[in-house]
This record gives sequence, C-alpha cells and structure tokens, in this order.
Amino acid sequence: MKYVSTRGSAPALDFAGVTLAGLASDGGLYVPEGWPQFSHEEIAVMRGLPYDELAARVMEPFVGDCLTPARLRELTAKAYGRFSHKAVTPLVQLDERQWLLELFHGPTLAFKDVALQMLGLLFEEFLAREDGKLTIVGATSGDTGSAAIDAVAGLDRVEIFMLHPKGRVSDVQRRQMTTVRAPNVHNIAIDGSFDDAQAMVKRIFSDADVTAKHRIGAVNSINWARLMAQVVYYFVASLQLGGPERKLAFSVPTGNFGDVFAGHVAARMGLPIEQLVVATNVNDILHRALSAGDYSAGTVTPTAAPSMDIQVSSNFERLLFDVGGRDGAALAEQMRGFESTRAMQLTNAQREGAARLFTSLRADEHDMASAMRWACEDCAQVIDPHTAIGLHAARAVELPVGVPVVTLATAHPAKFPDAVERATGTRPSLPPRVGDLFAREEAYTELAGVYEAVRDHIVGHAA
Ligand SMILES: Cc1ncc(COP(=O)(O)O)c(C=O)c1O
Ligand SMILES: N[C@@H](CCOP(=O)(O)O)C(=O)O
Repeated sequence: MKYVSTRGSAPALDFAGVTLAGLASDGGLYVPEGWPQFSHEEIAVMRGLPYDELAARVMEPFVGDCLTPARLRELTAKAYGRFSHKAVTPLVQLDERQWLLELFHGPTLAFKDVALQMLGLLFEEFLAREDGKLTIVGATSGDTGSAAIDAVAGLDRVEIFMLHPKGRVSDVQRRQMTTVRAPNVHNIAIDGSFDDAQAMVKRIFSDADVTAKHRIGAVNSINWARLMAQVVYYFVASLQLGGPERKLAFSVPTGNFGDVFAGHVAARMGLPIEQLVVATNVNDILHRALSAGDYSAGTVTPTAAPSMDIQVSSNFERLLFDVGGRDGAALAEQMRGFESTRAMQLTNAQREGAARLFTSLRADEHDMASAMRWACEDCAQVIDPHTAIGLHAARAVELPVGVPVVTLATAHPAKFPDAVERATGTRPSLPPRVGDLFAREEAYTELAGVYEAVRDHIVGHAA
C-alpha cells in the first residue's frame, strides 16, 4: 500500500513512512492511492470477532507489508487491552431507530484514545527499527492532547509538545494534560483559538530551520494512522446492527472532519452506509460547505462543546481530494487560495461527490442542551455536549424507513460536568481511574499566540 499527498507533489510513502511523517512535505495530507475493498462475504465473516481481531482485519490492507499480520495483532491486542469496557466501543440503544456508539472507554475518556493508543505503539515500533527519534508537535481543543500524552508519556524515542488554546478547554480536559509528569511531555497554553494552534503546528512542519535539526511528527488527525484506526468502529456498529445485509446511518459530531472521514473510508471499503450526518456546533463551516458549497472560515465562537470549536477543518481536504477527482495540483491551488483568503467555493464535482454520502446539520447551544435533556429524561443516558450535537442531528435527519442511525458518543460526560449539569441537573462524576485528577499538580507554559514564540520554545526545550 502506497500513500499519496492530497496536494500531489510530495513523495509517495508506505505506511511506516506516513505514520512518522504526519503531514506531507507539500503541505497536503496523505491518503491511500486506492481504497482497499472488502466483499460482502468478507465483511459478513467479521461478525462476532473480538474488537482487537476485527481492528487487525480492517487495518491490515492499509498497513501493507510494514507489519506482519502477527505483529499487527499483538499491537491491536495491547492498544485495546487498556479500555475499561470489554467490548471497547459498546452500542447502547436509545429508541427503536437510534443508537449511541460509546467511544469513550479508553484511558482519557474520549474517542481519541481509540486511535492514539494504537498510534503510540506504531511510533515505538517504527522508530525502533531505524533507531530514530521524533519530536511531536500537536494542537488540541481538549481531547487529542490528553489522549496523545497518555499514549506517548515516558517513551524514550518520542517527545511531545502539545498546544492548547488558553481558557478554552474544560478544567478536566486541561488537567488530563497538564498533570502528567513525564520528562518527554511539554504542555503549552497559547493565547488564541484551536485554529491558531493548528496553523502553528502545520507551519512548523515546513520550517526548514526546525526540520533541519528535529524530525517533526504529528498526533493530530492529519496523521493517516489516526483515521485508519477510527475506521474500525464503523464496522463494529454495522456488524452488530445487521450489516452487511442492512444499511446504517451515522451521525458524527464534527470539528476537524477526521472522525466522519473515517466513516467515508469505511464506505469506500464496502461497508453499506446509507448516510453520514456531519453535525456541527455554531462553528459551522462544514455545514455551510456541505449545504451551500461555502467553505469560508470566520472567527471561532467558544461553545459548551469546546472540542468542536474549530473553523479550519483539516481533513475536509482529504474529502475534497477523494470526491473531486483526486487532482493534487488543482487542489493545491484551491487550498493556496483558501490559505490566503480563508474562503473558497467548492467545485460542482466536490459538492456532488460529497452529497452522495454526506448531509449536515448545525446545532446551537439550545439544540445541544435539549438533546442532552432528551437523552437523560427519555432514555436514561447522560451524554456529553459533543455527543448531544450528534444526537440532535440524528433526531432531525430524514432516512428511509428501517435504517437505524448511530450517533458517535465521542466523550464521557464527566469531561464537561458544568455543561451537563446546566442542561440536565445531573452532575456526572469522573470514573475512578481518573478520580484524583483535581488533587494532582499542574505544569504548563503560557505563550503568546505568535508562531515565533512557540517555535523558539519548542526548539529551546526539545532534547
Ligand atoms: C469530544 C469530541 N467530539 C467530536 C470531535 C470532532 O471530531 P473530528 O475533529 O474528528 O471531527 C472532537 C474533536 O475533534 C472531540 O474531542
Ligand atoms: N477536537 C480535537 C481537535 C484536534 O483534532 P484532531 O482530531 O485533528 O486531533 C481535540 O480535542 O483536540
């Protein structure tokens, strides 16, 4: 399996290469040069497999010959052995047509663990082979940061610098990052939004002064390996609800478009998906892009679903590439236009291609709170604000009769106790495994939201 850049001019790499590279050298994102396919029969025989075995089957074609099948199985067993639920990503029924897919049973209580537990192991594996080291620079609106830190804390070959927007993540999210004591972990709070942090991360990959001395790596969903691991749970839900004989729809609370793009990949591989519902909060660039072709970024509005307070949505580029004719040169030009004006129109091919599988809905704070209340009062489920945005969209979307809709439950409600309590009157408590979070000491550096300040700090502190 080879991977190509969405902007057409970076060298094609194998799986180990893209895992360590993160972002392509031309500024694009890596995607497989073709989609592996599973037949109906091949999918049907996956029914009933334990999560780690199913994960290995789904990942195998993407990994190619970079890992033996036996080694891949060892890694999936280790990665998913740390989840607190035996099913790893259990399904919960809400009513006759709606389900929640709980993705928050990993060590840091959000769906990011599903991919990052695996990515940490892949880094170790591939770096050991070449006796190499990696300086990871990441941006987080709350959840990627803690999941990535948990996955790499204490590793000898990896050092991590994680940027979060100061004051714009929940206290639980911040503490899950800043109370980790490991010499290879560095937390930075910047003035600005997640978009500002993400832009700095992308810029550092192309800063020759930095890359001459440090090999920069990525834990954000710009890294292909993140998305590969997220494809698995679409298979899990489908197989439990009648797939491949029956089609399902998924409602996905969306920010950086990684999670829902993994659903697109599952569909490309042959999983019967009726529709992918892109659910946004008021930071609704994706809803405007999918419904009207208008991909223009405004300023980020802070909401009670802070992890989705994103305007520039990295993985949308992967979709535009895939549905718009896979023309790297044309997309590079389109993205250059967006980077200078922060606005672009989708082409007709991109709009029509996306419309075959995607629809979108936007939820404001009132819609989000109503969905949390409905889940709590009518279904006895306490859900987090991000999941509530997905659920709002799932309840509103029109689907053919008999098609169930699965909302991805992306975070544990205890990560956002204030917002949940405001909406439902119930204050969720932290699971015992993170129960002492507020007793631990925090450490992080505050920096101005200026690229040079962040770059100099990283260069000055990197081993
Ligand atoms: C809890 C939660 N839900 C949803 C999202 C959106 O996921 P994505 O960025 O993959 O679209 C995020 C972060 O991005 C998140 O942390
Ligand atoms: N919501 C994310 C933002 C980063 O997204 P990623 O999936 O690209 O890592 C977060 O919680 O940090």
